[in-house]
Amino acid sequence: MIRLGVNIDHVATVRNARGGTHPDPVGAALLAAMHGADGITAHLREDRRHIRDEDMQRLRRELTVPLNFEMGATEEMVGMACALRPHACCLVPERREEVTTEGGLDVAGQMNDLRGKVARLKDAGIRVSLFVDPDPAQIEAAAAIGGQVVELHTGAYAHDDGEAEFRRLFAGAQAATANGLELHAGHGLTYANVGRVAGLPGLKELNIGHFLIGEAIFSGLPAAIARMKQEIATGALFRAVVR
Ligand SMILES: CC(=O)[C@@H](O)[C@H](O)COP(=O)(O)O
Ligand SMILES: NCC(=O)COP(=O)(O)O
Repeated sequence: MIRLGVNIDHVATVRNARGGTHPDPVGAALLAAMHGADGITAHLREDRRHIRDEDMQRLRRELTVPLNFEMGATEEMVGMACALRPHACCLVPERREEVTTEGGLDVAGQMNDLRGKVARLKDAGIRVSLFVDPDPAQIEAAAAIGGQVVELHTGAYAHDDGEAEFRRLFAGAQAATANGLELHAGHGLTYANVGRVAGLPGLKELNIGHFLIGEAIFSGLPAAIARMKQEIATGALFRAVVR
């Protein structure tokens, strides 16, 4: 079964809009876990625009499902992660001026720097994932520097919904398996577009946030998670049947 990691960043975005403590992203994470989330993802951005350091510490203390710490590949973040020891870290590219993560990490272009950081995270007992575009060269580089997982950036597919982007994801999925990497995917996924991604060969985990938190306004978080899990299961089953 494909695992669903619920990203709670945008609960913190709403909290931070008024500067208080409500809504609490850790409370949302606990609710999500109680209602079927297989893991929780939180992105501690360098500018702390949503998740904050104390949220990560509370998530680490209070969660009983795996915590996936998304972070830029900086010295500060690697140090924090090694101290926190979450289940997993996903290294993502970050630009302060971006609205959201616009593309995958350029692993091939910074292999020497990333190799050392990946090794330090692994030595701390953390499973290391690289958030990459579905580009075979980036996926091979992720394996070459010791990464254990690649998370394919599904943003281009989600925004275009085009056949060409889906084919790129498919080729990326094949490259991940060929390089011995566990395959995850995420970014911009919705009820409407998640099914095809769930059918990617070898897919083990999806990380979904913005849409789920938005839907929770209308249906509540438990119902949004249940519906997303149903769409994922249907997509995976369809793929298995037509294979
Ligand atoms: C890496 C990724 O795709 C998501 O975690 C995303 O970064 C959520 O946070 P933002 O909306 O701040 O980009
Ligand atoms: N890594 C992708 C993620 O955690 C969620 O992205 P989104 O659903 O908030 O776009």
